[in-house]
Amino acid sequence: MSAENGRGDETDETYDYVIVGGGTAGCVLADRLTEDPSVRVCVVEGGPSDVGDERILKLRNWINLLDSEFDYGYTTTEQPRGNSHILHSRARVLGGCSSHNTLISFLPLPEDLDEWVERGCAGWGPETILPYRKRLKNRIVPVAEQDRNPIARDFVAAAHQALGVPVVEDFNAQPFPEGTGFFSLAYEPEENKRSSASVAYLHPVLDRPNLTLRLETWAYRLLADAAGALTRVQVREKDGGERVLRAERELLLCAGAIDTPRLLLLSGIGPADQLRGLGIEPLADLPGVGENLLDHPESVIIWETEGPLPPNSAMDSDAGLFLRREAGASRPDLMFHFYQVPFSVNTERLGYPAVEHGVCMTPNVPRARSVGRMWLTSADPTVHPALDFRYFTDPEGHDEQTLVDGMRVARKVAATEPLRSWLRREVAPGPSVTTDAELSEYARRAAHTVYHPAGTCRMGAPDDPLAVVDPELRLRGFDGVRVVDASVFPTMPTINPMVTVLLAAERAADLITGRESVAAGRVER
Ligand SMILES: Cc1cc2nc3c(=O)[nH]c(=O)nc-3n(C[C@H](O)[C@H](O)[C@H](O)COP(=O)(O)OP(=O)(O)OC[C@H]3O[C@@H](n4cnc5c(N)ncnc54)[C@H](O)[C@@H]3O)c2cc1C
Repeated sequence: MSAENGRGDETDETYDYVIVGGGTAGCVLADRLTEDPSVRVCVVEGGPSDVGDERILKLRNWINLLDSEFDYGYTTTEQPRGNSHILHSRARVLGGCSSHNTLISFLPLPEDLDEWVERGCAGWGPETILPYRKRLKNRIVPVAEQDRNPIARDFVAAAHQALGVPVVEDFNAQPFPEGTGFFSLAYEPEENKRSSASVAYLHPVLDRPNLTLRLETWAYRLLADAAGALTRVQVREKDGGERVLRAERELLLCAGAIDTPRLLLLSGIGPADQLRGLGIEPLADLPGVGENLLDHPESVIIWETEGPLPPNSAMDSDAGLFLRREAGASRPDLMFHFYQVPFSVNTERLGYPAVEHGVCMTPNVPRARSVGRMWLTSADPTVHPALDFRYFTDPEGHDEQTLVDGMRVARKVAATEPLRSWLRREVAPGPSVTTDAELSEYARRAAHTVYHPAGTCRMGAPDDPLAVVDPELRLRGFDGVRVVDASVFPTMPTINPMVTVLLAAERAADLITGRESVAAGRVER
């Protein structure tokens, strides 16, 4: 790695590619593009390095990273039908959210990708995208035997018994309509070490002379040249110093589903009237920037256990459940994480007691129909954008009903052996909350995010007025700028999305370099 190999005049350093955001997608691109030693790549990353930092590298420490110095800590606007107090954690560290998250790793389901093609994203079908799993450098394995806590095993057994869903040994072996089991994680079980995008892709290549990392450096504006091409990015370093970096080939925006649209808006790319209202001169009227804010909302049901639990685990939420409520459906429409700790941040705020020893289930909405938006409230680049997820506002009531059903399913599993004998009492919402209306009220007030915002620079066909990038991820109306991160998702995949981001970045690397796609074989359905 070099900090000296930029070329140019006093203010400009020039590279072939400048990657904004050394996160999940950015690390993949940084590695793939620097495989060619003649290509100079600069990564601008707002956070510090993760190298040698056990706080980041120990997977089980993830929960202590929430609301820490490694978290940008976004908030939401008031959610009249949901929880207005959710902290939307986004990682501020090399590797991005893959250095901060629980590393649960699911391939997207084929139908999730079919849906993208139906939305005008030619070239993103399962036959093209799923074969990229062969390229992934992360070590992805089912939770190791030594990490399988007895109570999590009994949750799986009880879910199987109560609901008749199969026990799945490896959720990535084949697409599944439903099932319960231990998750697959991107980790090294021997040391409980992350196999994040940073560890898997960047750590082995940090000494490449054609790779420059600019850490703790914040990109806040893209600049057009005299011909109107966006070739430069203005950045602020930790000590307050300013710098302009220039890309001779492409600028690659990988700042994530909140910060990529934020950067575009600050640069005058977005809904023109909105930008003018803030005193930002519009460069391009792209009404879709910041729209289509997607997420997986969840709720929580907590039990006190009969005393302390055995301590072993990979990251305290190692098992779960996927359920289809509609017989014969090809995809699940209800998902659970099972936590062997009581995740009580939202319930304590509502006045429910804290318990010393407990567990919880967090039913979530895999394909939520409520869609939100984000926007700037100020032209000042240090001011956080407004995020309005519009949780539980879909007119059919699908999202709310999914959580109500989820609460009931959770109780059914909890009442089934071998889980039942572990549990002393339900503490939140408690057994007196039983009607649909009561369950809905509680589930929405105690709701949380699974931390999966996506969709705010969605990919789409030329006739999609809200598409921000085309199916080759090129920013609409500009040459030489692509967006590569979770913001390009046109719809939310059913599963936890990190692997979808990794696959998208691998695909993007091929689109950028012109290398042939990995898709030689056919996808199993
Ligand atoms: C707590 C938590 C748990 C999660 N658990 C899971 C899970 O178990 N499984 C799963 O599949 N998904 C999980 N997710 C979601 C998943 O991690 C993300 O969807 C995915 O990693 C997003 O990747 P990305 O490349 O879009 O963005 P990120 O990985 O967030 O990368 C963005 C990067 O850009 C940097 N950046 C942002 N703005 C700027 C700027 N202006 N200048 C310079 N740098 C900038 C950031 O510091 C960051 O490094 C979780 C997320 C969180 C927060």
